[in-house]
Amino acid sequence: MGKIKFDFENALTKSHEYEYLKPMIQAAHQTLHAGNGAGNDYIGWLDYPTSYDKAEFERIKDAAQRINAMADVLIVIGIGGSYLGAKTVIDALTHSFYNELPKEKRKTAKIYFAGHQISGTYLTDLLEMIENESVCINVISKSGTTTEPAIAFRVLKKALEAKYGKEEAVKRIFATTDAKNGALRALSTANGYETFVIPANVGGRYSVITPVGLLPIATAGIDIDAFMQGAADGQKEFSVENIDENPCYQYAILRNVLYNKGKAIEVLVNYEPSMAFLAEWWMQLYGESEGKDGKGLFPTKMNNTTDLHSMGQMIQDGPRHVFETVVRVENFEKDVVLELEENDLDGLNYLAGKTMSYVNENAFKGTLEAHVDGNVPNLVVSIEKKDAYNLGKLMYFFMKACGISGYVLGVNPFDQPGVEAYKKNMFRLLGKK
Ligand SMILES: O=P(O)(O)OC[C@H]1O[C@](O)(CO)[C@@H](O)[C@@H]1O
Repeated sequence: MGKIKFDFENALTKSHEYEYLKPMIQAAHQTLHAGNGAGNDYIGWLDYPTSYDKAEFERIKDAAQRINAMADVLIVIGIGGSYLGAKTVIDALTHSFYNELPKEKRKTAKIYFAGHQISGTYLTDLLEMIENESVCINVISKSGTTTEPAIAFRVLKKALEAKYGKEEAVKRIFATTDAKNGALRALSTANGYETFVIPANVGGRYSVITPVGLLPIATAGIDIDAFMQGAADGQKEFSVENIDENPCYQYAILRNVLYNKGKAIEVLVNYEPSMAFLAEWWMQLYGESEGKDGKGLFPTKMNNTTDLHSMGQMIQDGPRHVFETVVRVENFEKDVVLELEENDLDGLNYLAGKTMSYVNENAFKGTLEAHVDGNVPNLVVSIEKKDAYNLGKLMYFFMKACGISGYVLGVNPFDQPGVEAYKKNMFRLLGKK
């Protein structure tokens, strides 16, 4: 199964700084669990891993099977929390070249994403890609009114209807939206689409554990029982009030200690390409939750060792307003052993017999040491291995820490009023009534 480990030995803080913030974390815990804090009508995610609708969960598995029987491609339409979590888990747990694999090896449908931007080029190319494919759509929008997915759905629905006829297209469209409200709910009722519910009390960035994440993840052949079990164990483990036994609360403390000491930027660092998208999901989670009232750590990412060759210089020697949180995977199922070569012209024989994970692990250790020497605090979050269980737990870890951290910061971690500003201007410019 596996516990999440949190190591803050290299946080470059003093123990009293950690101790001084403990009462605030305890207060945030009480507030979140009592449900009497800011944004308390959006904390449905907190016990969702155990309280979720079991019948709907079975229907998700059944729908995933039907999609895979009907289609070679599932197009997931959504933006922000309505796609980032699903893509994170699918990228992390499927083959690195999943969509390119031949069907016999892949077994489950290719997953393409749409509606996460407003590019006519992307949508034209996607339409070309699916010309000769059998297709299903999972359109996901909590509000049902978000422009990006609404445009993509209008275009792709028309393409599906042209290909299969209206009646057959209905069977191939699955909508995930609010139980009662919004244009997508109305459209689904009018057209007879099968629907799944995003609970009203769960915001987009906390929704990966709901049908929003679960249907695409299950369609990609990933074990959603294990994923939910990981989240459920996280729900229990990260509710432990003794902070010294709760890695999630320790992470929430440390990022606040560092913020209070003048750090402005938190970099989520990753050493495994299939885990790169976790940072995109994490950036929305923390960016939308904490970036308000002129406050909040600016969340960004580095995917190493790739980015050590672009941003490494900046981290090592640039302004000291940064700290890093490394997400570390301890064990890998797949690996490559480097072999001995007779002439050793590339000078790599010193690594003969070693695995690439071993080299990568030492790149991580060497980088951590260098950055800490350069005065960049480093926090490390480790999972035992990359599987559905550990991903469910890790994502719950970050969600819980975010709610707690936001309360300690003194913001409402569950709203995102600032996102409306660009929308208002765009609608005015577009002449929307
Ligand atoms: O699921 P919806 O309602 O389309 O929203 C998508 C995303 O847009 C936002 O509301 C921001 O506009 C995010 O919080 C959300 O995850």
